[in-house]
Amino acid sequence: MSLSRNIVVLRRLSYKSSFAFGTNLRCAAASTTSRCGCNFSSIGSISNNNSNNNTSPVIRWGILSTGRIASDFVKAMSLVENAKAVAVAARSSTSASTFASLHSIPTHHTSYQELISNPNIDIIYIATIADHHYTYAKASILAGKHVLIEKPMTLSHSQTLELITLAQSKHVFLMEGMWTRCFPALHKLRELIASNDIGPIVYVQGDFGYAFPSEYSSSDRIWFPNSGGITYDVGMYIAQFGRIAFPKSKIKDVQAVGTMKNGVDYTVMATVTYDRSLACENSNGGSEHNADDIMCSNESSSTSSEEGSTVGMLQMVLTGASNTEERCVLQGTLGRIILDGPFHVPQRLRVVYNDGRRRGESDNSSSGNSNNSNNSIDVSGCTDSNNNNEVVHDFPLHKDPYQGEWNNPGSIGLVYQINEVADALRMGKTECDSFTWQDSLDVARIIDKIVRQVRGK
Ligand SMILES: NC(=O)C1=CN([C@@H]2O[C@H](COP(=O)(O)OP(=O)(O)OC[C@H]3O[C@@H](n4cnc5c(N)ncnc54)[C@H](OP(=O)(O)O)[C@@H]3O)[C@@H](O)[C@H]2O)C=CC1
Ligand SMILES: O=C1OC[C@@H](O)[C@H](O)[C@H]1O
Repeated sequence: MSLSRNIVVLRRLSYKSSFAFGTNLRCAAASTTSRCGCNFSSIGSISNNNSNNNTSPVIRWGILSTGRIASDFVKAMSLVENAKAVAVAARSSTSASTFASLHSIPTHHTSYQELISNPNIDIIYIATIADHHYTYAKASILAGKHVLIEKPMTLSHSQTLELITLAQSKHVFLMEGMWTRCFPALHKLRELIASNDIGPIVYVQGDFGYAFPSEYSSSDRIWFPNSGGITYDVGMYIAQFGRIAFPKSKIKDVQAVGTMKNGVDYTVMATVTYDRSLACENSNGGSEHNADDIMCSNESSSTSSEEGSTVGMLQMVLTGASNTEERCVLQGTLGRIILDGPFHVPQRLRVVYNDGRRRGESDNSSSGNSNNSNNSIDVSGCTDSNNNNEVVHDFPLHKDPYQGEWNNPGSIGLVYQINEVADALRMGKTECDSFTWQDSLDVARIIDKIVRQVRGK
């Protein structure tokens, strides 16, 4: 089957038909095939186990580790057409075999390296604690495997840059698991910003807090000295909005303050300043990434009033002390877009216009079907009777056969990411359009600065 034929078939078969996600197909396909701009260098071929029966090739996944998110990930994968977990590895044979039988995975390995060397795998999903992301991603890339790494990609900008450079030289796909970016609501957000719907963005403000366990446990990754703490856990979910709001800008400055608990950062307030007068040439799938690609200056700088229109600001509040609303606001000169909580599993965008120009107007440009509660397409246009300046875009999550069984609420949304990775691989891309290498580098730069400032190292 030719590659172009495969892509057409893929558009029709985004999800397993048994769940009858009729209208989802359109949304998933649209959101994954129309946002190119990625690196089209050719990559290793994907297995085509079904070349004779008119379906897309199966993407063969290797699952590296058996923790909580790995379990959610393979459950979500079970709902995706033509993606299959074919092998899993854990540090112990009991964990590997238990996970394999629980999720009907045919092969299990008792070392990560054995999985990486398995020739029957196309892509490795690295879901260990973040301390080991760099090591096993590097080994996987060197073995010629495509790689999806859970967030954070690594624990430093320099390690992230190293992996990206290596993936580029080996022509393999590499992505950080910023799954939020693959949700239909986030595609709509980017569409609204690109069309200047609310004018140039002035600032982004978001909070992400959830109560860490009250008792310290040395085996809970949240307290691990190197990779624990609130910033490495959820800081990227807000930081990633920077390149959505200010896509061609460079980070000018990062200022953070915070408190510590049990040796890790606990409550953090950070402000990122973007210089919007400097276009970042490498901003989308660029071929060159270097050490000072993002920050135009390492110096802290105050912002004078003359800079008002060329500066963008991103403000984030993170805490492990309490559950917060987890809301994000992008304020433009003509209005604002609000992502209601929990924004890392985005299902609703509210657009509030300053001048009422959309009063009562229904914006169904994404052709929603408001009668289908199982879909994830835009059922927008329901204006709030108390606020006629507001347009609501709803993207309900799919009907969920695993309701209540997820380790992390909302993990059903991993299907969007799994589908986008599959699309990228089949199209021969080395980056995912929705979260590019430059996106990861930008986020890593911000996280580096926050962690250093708050932890004082
Ligand atoms: N996308 C998302 O929504 C989420 C992403 N994450 C990310 O996924 C990653 C894993 O998180 P999560 O699944 O919650 O973590 P868990 O603690 O549940 O699992 C971590 C896994 O890491 C492996 N590991 C390797 N070395 C060690 C070690 N020295 N100590 C402990 N574990 C080790 C273990 O694999 P084994 O024993 O099986 O070999 C373990 O199963 C993190 O990077 C996190 O940020 C987490 C939650 C949600
Ligand atoms: O990625 C994540 O999202 C949800 C959080 O609760 C979790 O701790 C984090 O790792």
